Amino acid sequence: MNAAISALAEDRRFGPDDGDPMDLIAAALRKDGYIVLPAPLPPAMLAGLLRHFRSIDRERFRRAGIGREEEHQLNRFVRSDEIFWLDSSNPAVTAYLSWMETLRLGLNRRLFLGLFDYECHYAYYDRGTFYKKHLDAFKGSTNRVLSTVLYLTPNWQPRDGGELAIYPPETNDAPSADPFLKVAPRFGQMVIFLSEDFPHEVLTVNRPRYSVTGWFRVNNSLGDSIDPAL
Ligand SMILES: O=C(O)CCC(=O)C(=O)O
Ligand SMILES: [Fe+2]
Repeated sequence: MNAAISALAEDRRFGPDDGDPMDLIAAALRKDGYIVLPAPLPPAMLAGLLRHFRSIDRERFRRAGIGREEEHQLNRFVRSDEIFWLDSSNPAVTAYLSWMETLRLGLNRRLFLGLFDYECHYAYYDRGTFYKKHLDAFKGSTNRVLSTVLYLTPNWQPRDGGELAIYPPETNDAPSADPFLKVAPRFGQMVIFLSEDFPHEVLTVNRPRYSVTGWFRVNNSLGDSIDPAL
C-alpha cells in the first residue's frame, strides 16, 4: 500500500471533517484504488456500535446470501457469515452513517464519483466461517462503487484469523495471483476499496469476528426502473 498514507494513518486518527485526511483518502483511492485506515473513527463511536451489535439477538441476523436480490441464493460453501442490515434507528449507527455521509460528500467533491448513497450491514462471522474469494460488483451490472469494511473485533490476535485477503485486479494476462495484502480485522480498523476492481476473501475465522460492511452506490435509475430500489 501507499507507504506515506499508511505511516500517517498509523500516526493519528482520521476524521472526515479534518480537511487533510480526506485529501489523503481521495488521493489513495485515485492512485491505488484502496486504503487501510487503522483508526479513523472516535473510540466512543466504535464502542457504541459494538454495544449495539452485541445487543441484537442472533436470531435477527440472517444467513448471508450471494448475488443480487432476484437471484439471491444461500451458498454455505462460498460464505457462512450472518448479517443484519442497518438503518438509523440506533444513535451509534446514526453517528456512523453521518460520518460516512461526510466521507461520501468529500470523495464526490474530490473524485467526481457521483456516489449517491451508502448501504451497510453488521456481519457476524462465527468460529469456522469464511467468505471465499469474490468481487462485490461486476462491471456494468451493479451500482456498488466503493466497498467499506469497519472491524469491531475486540483484542484481535493473529491466531484469531479472519484476515481480509485482497487480490490484485484480474487481467487476461494474470487471471489469478496471490493476495498482495492481508488486512487484520483489528478493532477500529477500516478498509475502503473499489468494488469492481479487487477480488477479496475472508480467511477462516477462529474466534467470533464483528464488522460493519457497506457500499457507496451510484444511482443508475433509468426511466421507470428505480435502481437502487428505494
Ligand atoms: O469482512 C470483510 O473483511 C469483507 C466482507 C466482504 O467481503 C463482503 O461482505 O462482501
Ligand atoms: Fe466482499
